[in-house]
Amino acid sequence: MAGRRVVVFPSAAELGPVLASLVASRAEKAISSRGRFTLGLSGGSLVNILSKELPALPELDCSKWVVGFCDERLVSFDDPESTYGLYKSQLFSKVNIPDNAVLTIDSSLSVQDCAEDYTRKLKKAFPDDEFPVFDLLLLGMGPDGHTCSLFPDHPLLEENKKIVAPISDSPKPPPQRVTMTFPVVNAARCVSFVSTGGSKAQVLKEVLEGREGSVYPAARVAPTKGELFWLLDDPAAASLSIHVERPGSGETL
Ligand SMILES: O=C(O)[C@H](O)[C@@H](O)[C@H](O)[C@H](O)COP(=O)(O)O
Repeated sequence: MAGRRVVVFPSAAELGPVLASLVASRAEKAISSRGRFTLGLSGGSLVNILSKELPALPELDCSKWVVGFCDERLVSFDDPESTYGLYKSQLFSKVNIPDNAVLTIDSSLSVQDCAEDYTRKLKKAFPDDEFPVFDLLLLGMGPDGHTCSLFPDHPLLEENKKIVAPISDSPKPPPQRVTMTFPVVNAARCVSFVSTGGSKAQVLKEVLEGREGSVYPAARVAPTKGELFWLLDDPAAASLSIHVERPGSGETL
């Protein structure tokens, strides 16, 4: 791992623009070295932050982006629970990401078939990689320490062969989902968590300061060769005693 950076902002409002500039800088780097930028998105508060901040960036060009989902709920795209549906109406409609560059699930399939279909889509998009190597994965963490749809004590935490796995007993509704597995998450060139709000403070202390072998799925995110960021606000970071960075305004990561 290239080293973990825990970066704390006074509030989510200050975090947003820095997250957007992180996306833009990793996109520029990826496009200049490999001709495209591969980004994995998660749901939760990231949808609103990215939908507000990315279109506000001057000269944002998404024409060479390929976007996938770290996890997705198996519901139709017009269901308010659909992560793709939310991004489509709030973000993709405002930027120039080509429609065919967004890798969506086929929500008409059974959860097993949906995971296999999404695996095929990722393999096609990353033909040279045993596990797809995304330039950037953006993750959230639930109050139970889950990330993607990888939940505490779930057998999927040990999945090391599949790229995408089905889950039909998600403790957080809706129960049927597909999720990237840890080998994909930890193969990424850069992973950034975004976690805000006081309800995350205790679990963040366990995840970031706890012993190795933590039961929290988020603690298992450790890119083998890539960068790892934890972008937090003050309420979420309130219980931490480790060293954290506090960037000045206009500073980039
Ligand atoms: O699929 C889901 O149920 C959500 O996407 C969920 O996994 C979310 O990412 C985390 O709970 C973090 O949520 P916040 O970003 O709102 O803290």
